Amino acid sequence: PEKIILDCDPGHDDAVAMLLAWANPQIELLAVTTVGGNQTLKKVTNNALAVGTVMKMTGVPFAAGCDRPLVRPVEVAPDIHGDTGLDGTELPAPTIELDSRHAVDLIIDTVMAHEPGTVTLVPTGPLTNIALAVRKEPRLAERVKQVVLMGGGYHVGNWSAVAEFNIKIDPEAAHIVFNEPWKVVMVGLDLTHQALCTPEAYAKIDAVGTQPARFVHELMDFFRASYQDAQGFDYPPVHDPCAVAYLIDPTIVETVQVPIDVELTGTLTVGMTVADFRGPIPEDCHTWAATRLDHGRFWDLIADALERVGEHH
Ligand SMILES: Nc1ccc([C@@H]2N[C@H](CO)[C@@H](O)[C@H]2O)cc1
Ligand SMILES: [Ca+2]
Repeated sequence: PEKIILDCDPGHDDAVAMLLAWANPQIELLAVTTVGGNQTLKKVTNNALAVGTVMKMTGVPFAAGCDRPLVRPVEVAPDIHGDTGLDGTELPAPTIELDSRHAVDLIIDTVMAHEPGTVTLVPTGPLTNIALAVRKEPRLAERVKQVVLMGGGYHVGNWSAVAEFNIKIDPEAAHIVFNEPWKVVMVGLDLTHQALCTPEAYAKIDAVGTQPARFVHELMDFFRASYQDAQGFDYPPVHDPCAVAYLIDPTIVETVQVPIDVELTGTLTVGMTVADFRGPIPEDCHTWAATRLDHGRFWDLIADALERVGEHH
């Protein structure tokens, strides 16, 4: 199985990414770390612990990380995720205790404790923790197997005309992550806007018929209303689990190799992930972009994960 660290900012779609990473047998979830993003660090951390409780995520260390971007001010997304960052459902009091370490140290310790080239980083929020980890321990750049991140996009933005939230909140961190020599797979909006929670998807979730399935249904209902009001989508794109789905089965999330870099200075374009499709692909190109999603098989994975979690006791 793929050994991963999930760095997240739950967030409705982050919660589904946690479920998929925990329950799918192809994935060994080594750690969950949190970063300020969709909501403040305190809120997203409590949300992560609550989701871990619902999904009975035992034996996995959780650590909180950076509460603000490297350079720019904090900016959260209450229009989409609500005031708590996970509005729309009852959250249980967490029964999981936070690890005493900072997320950056848990990431470094976990990667350095495993064989080189065996641990994959899966960031689904702003890249602040990942950037600081590779600055504090530069050996991560050659020791990490790959970075598979939800963020960016090559023709789509959602926090500006051309920039995606996770990148735009901390573009300096993203610039660091995209420019280290490790393999980066960008699962951006071009891909994740295909991962709509349609009536077919709802039907697969509802067929599981358990309390965790109802929990996900409620999350999707809130996420859907937010996306209708804030972005005019009929159904919400469930971004973050697409990064995990790529690791489970790369035929569900297809990718192309393409040079990508992050704009830091443009008045209209700061935070844009610029993909250069002009070709030919340079020899040293270490970046890939996700292009096509198999919608049916993606939602089968989510339903399968819910089946494996079973009933919440
Ligand atoms: N409008 C909006 C803002 C932020 C997000 C979060 N950021 C990424 C998508 O931009 C996902 O990780 C999701 O959690 C989703 C929608
Ligand atoms: Ca997220």
